[in-house]
Amino acid sequence: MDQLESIYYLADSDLDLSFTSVTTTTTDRTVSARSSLARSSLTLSFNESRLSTASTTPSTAVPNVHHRPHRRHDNPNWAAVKAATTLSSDGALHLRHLKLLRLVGSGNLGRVFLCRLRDYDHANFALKVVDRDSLTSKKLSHVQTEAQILSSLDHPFLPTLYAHLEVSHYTCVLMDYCPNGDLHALLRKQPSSRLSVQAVRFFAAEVLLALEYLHAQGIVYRDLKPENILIRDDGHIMLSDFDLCFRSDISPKLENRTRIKVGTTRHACFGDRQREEQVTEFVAEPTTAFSRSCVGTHEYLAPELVSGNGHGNGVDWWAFGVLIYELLHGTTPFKGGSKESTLRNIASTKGVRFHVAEGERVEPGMADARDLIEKLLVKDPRRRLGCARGATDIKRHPFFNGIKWPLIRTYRPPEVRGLAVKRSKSKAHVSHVTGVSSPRRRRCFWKKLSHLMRIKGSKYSLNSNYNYYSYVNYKRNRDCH
Ligand SMILES: Nc1ncnc2c1ncn2[C@@H]1O[C@H](COP(=O)(O)OP(=O)(O)OP(=O)(O)O)[C@@H](O)[C@H]1O
Repeated sequence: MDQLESIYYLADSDLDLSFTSVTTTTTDRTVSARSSLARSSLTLSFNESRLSTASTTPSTAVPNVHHRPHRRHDNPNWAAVKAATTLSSDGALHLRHLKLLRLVGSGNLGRVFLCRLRDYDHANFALKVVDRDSLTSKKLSHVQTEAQILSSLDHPFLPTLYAHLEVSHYTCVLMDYCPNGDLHALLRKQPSSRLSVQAVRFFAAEVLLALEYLHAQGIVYRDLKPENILIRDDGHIMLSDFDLCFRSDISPKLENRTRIKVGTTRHACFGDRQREEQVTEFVAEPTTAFSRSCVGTHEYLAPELVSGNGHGNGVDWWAFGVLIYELLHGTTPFKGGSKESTLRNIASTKGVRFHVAEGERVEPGMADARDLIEKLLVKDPRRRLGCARGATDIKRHPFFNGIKWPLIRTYRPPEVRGLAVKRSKSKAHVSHVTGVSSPRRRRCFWKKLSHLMRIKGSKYSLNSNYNYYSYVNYKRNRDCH
């Protein structure tokens, strides 16, 4: 039986989840098992107090549909799940309700399938299936960590968990499906594997909000890299893979800050006046988080992780700097010829360097991007941007100037080679940088308006030439009468 056949065979047999015939070395175009270029995560030890380790022995189906959180009125997937469970005899979602369509990827822990609900097949889902029997106890604890973290998330840039099923020796989680693959694959489709500053600003801003949310819950992510940033059908991101996270206590604070606003009022003699205003900011950063495990991906490891002396929230802000660097330059800043030399480069860093070729045109915004990277890739976590007050400080960096953070969900994603964006009919998309409509949208607007005006009466035309001719016509007509 060939690979695709075996998937369809699976799709038709509800409870048969024996994937033995599905190989991971497939060459099938539709399966996005991580390319050899993608970097695997590393785990050396786990001696911190991890999330609770409930037993994973249930051999019967334990269907568990999460009614809260993640319930959003505008999420059609929830409506489909609700419809399926309403008709279910026990009011729960079971594997028999799902139709597996194809394998979309496989990782360290399990395989991910594109699937739909049998009777409501307008909504796509991703089903991650983990065969617990094939995992070591360490990997099993990762599966539990991921399931627990997933069940506590409720954010547009993080996965929504629709159901968690324990069937025989399989753990299955049903979540959002991202048809646009991951940022690593997208990056490889770009010329020189680089994205424009505008595109990097958009993706980095969304990742920043996802990390801010995780940190506000005391979750340190520890595996930030383009491979773990999936792209939804609307071009917005979804951070995935929570098996290396660790959780700590947080004490959220409201802090007052004086913000100086320039040019808000104009003074007759002194020109623009500076106005001071008090702003209250919410800061929820797990500054006391502490772990000794060396986990993550080599090129993204922070120096304190490499040294093994213990680390906290700062590892995510370091990795955030590496991410912005890689998206802009197509490679990571400390990459060496081997994993060992990469680790040596990180441990001995005296600051990040940018290689600028002679005569290279520097894109607008690049200087701000480099300044932000330098502030994030600071070896001492106490001096690293973000470590004390989290995303609140990073959002204020000039690289993110102009971003209206609460509106980012409605921003139109950047035009990037290989990114197919499904436009939402109901949502008004605004430009992802300035928050205003794009020139193309503006042109459409004026064209429509102009057309409308032409219908209503020629003398009101918006086009200057047209105005002249309308006036002439109008005069001619009048003179005839
Ligand atoms: N929601 C999703 N939508 C689309 N594709 C997905 C989704 N989740 C995962 N994938 C794909 O499936 C692959 C494996 O998923 P995932 O990384 O979650 O598995 P894993 O076993 O936890 O991997 P890892 O080795 O990173 O721990 C990924 O490469 C990704 O491209």
